[in-house]
Amino acid sequence: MEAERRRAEALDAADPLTALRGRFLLPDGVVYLDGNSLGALPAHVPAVLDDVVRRQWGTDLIASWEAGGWWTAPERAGAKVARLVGAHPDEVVVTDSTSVDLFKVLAAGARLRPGRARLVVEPGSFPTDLYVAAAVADLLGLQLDRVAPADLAAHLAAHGGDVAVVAYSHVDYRTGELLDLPGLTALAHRAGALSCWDLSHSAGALPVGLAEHGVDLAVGCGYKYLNGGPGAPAYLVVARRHHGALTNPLPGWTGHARPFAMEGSYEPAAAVSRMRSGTPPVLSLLALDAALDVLQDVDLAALRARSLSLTGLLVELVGAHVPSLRVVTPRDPARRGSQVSLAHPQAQRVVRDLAARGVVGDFREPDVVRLGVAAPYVTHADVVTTVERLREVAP
Ligand SMILES: Cc1ncc(COP(=O)(O)O)c(C=O)c1O
Ligand SMILES: Nc1c(O)cccc1C(=O)C[C@H](N)C(=O)O
Repeated sequence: MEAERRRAEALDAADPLTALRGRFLLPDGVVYLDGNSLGALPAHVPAVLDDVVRRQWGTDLIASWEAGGWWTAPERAGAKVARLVGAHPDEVVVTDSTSVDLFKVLAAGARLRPGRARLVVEPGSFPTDLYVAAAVADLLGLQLDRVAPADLAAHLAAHGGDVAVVAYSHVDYRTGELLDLPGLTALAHRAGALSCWDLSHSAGALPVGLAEHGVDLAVGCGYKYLNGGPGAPAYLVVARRHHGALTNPLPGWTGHARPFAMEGSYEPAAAVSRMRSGTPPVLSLLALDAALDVLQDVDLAALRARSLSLTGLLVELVGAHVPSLRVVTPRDPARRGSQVSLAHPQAQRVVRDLAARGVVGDFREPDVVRLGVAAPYVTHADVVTTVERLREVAP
């Protein structure tokens, strides 16, 4: 595949974003295509964490809650996430896990639509989203409707007046399909429902435009395309217009208007800070806060263009050179996130053999070879290497 490699190298040389790879630490000889599960380590984060542990914790001790900016880190990191998802800085807080955040925003969202008794979710969602939505429905006495996006218009035409929240994932974790966030949000709004999006597989990979599209609620992982590290806290987003009436279903002292007054009754903090509950995992939170700096000066439209160029090349070369693999991810760039999913009857073995040759992807049930393409650190040359290895392991 010499001609393909020359073409890939030319594409990398012409793209200024190829230099972003230098902001990450990756082992030599490894093509890392699993950033949609665990993002790579930004090169500056070890030194930041070392300072947090040795100086801030070890020397400054408790004073670091104020002097080290620990107390306000959920909002500070939230404002950085806000830039990536197109929200206002006071609409995002980094807290808890994606599962817990989804619970919080779904319950809070349903309460913003009293009298409506249905919650809509996507049947193919990541399992935690389905479990959480079912639990919220159960607790609040709502009916859970599993409705594919293609059927949403018909569902809302029949039941829209009774739907409180429509909760979908922006990019499908298994297929890599990108849903029409503006269109589906508008449909929900036309029925008077709130829209809620799980951005785990889109934030940090492509522009989301939450405020532009009027999205009400969102959540997402900190450890995928945001590169916050294993177990990094997640974030939740609530549009400003809902802050006044917003109630946290897990109110805790860190979301109180005056936490250190230690009052016996609860009064929520301003804006989205009221969605905080207990003490955050400070080490993980500060790792994520630092990691977010990697993408703060990056033009998201350019990042998206690079991502589509990479995934487009991968789809094209697999189609041309590896006939045993069926491309599951939509070929239409407008419907593609930042991963390429390939079906193969021995997908699990293919993923194992790929890893043994230095190309790290992952397997998803039942038959999917999932290749995450994080545009900041994956190159076009990596794509060619991947296809060469795929030819070896899936002839
Ligand atoms: C769409 C989606 N939502 C949520 C999660 C995970 O949530 P949590 O961070 O609570 O484990 C994942 C991946 O693990 C995911 O892909
Ligand atoms: N969160 C994960 C974990 O704690 C262990 C292993 C994998 C994960 C993942 O993130 C899985 C991921 N959400 C997925 O899309 O499959």
